[in-house]
Amino acid sequence: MEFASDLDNRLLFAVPKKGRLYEQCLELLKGSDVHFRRNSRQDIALSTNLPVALVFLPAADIPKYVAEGNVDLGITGQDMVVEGECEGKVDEIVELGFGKCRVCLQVPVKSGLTTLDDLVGKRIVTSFDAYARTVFSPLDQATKKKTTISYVSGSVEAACALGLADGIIDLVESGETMRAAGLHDIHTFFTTQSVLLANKNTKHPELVEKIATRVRGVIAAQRYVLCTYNVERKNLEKAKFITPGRQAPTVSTLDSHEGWVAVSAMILRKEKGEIMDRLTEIGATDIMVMAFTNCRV
Ligand SMILES: Nc1ncnc2c1ncn2[C@@H]1O[C@H](COP(=O)(O)OP(=O)(O)OP(=O)(O)O)[C@@H](O)[C@H]1O
Ligand SMILES: O=P(O)(O)OC[C@H]1O[C@H](OP(=O)(O)OP(=O)(O)O)[C@H](O)[C@@H]1O
Repeated sequence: MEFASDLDNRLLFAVPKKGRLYEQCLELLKGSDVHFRRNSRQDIALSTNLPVALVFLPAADIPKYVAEGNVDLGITGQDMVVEGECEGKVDEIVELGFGKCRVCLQVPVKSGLTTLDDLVGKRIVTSFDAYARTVFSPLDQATKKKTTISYVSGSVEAACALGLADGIIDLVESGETMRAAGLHDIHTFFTTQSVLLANKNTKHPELVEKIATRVRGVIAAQRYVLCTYNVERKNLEKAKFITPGRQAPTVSTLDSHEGWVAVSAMILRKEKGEIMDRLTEIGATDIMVMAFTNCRV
């Protein structure tokens, strides 16, 4: 393949080729200024501005590729790291804040089953079959029962209605899919979100750090906004208390406006309404909030 020689000396960066995480991964790469051109259906794309090649892979396979050093970096869900038995074999360097959900045991509402122990010896259907075995093996041993664990690749919630399962282990975010199937969750095993993974012995540690720093900058930029306002100097201490900034607010004098200062500080995006109300209460004026797409903090 013509790419083979082009890949030499490039950092290989795996991203999900489709599914829930795909669009947000592309946004993150864009925000991090990792530019690339991908021809349709091609699973490898060379970056046009960094010595990086993006490799589009199934989300479930990414932890194994990163652990074994086939790629240097990867983005996938923490649930995939657990299911791929790669915990401790990869470095989870940045939690990305999207793809947040829970891995849960779900049963039909009308089943009368209420605890994890109630499912021991029964039939479980799941995409997390390796993880399910680690949960039920010790319980089976202790009770001398045999829980049947069967793998399906998707639409797991249909298994109980089809008579294939007494319970399922699957992801729950809003709970809509679960409720639509007449199920409820009776046990949360763990929470998950997407994460930037790195191989422990990468040949490109500096480039890994550079990309991780850019990614952290994009995530910080999503959490924070810049708040600027004017306030009377006599109220500056109160203003600083409301907007302390990440380190300290920037305060500058206002030209030909005796007794007033201009203040700018980063504030949490989710608190902006409350903060603007409190600034108004202390007499601040010209309050503005501005989003930014990347930052170094
Ligand atoms: N409802 C959800 N809410 C939040 N994150 C989710 C949700 N469903 C899946 N994820 C996250 O996205 C990852 C990939 O899930 P997805 O269903 O896209 O799998 P896929 O097999 O790659 O794609 P597809 O289902 O299209 O075959 C999961 O491992 C999980 O981390
Ligand atoms: O709690 P909710 O917000 O309803 O989300 C949970 C659903 O999302 C995922 O499936 P997805 O839609 O990706 O399809 P799949 O079943 O084919 O994996 C997951 O497997 C659940 O079915």
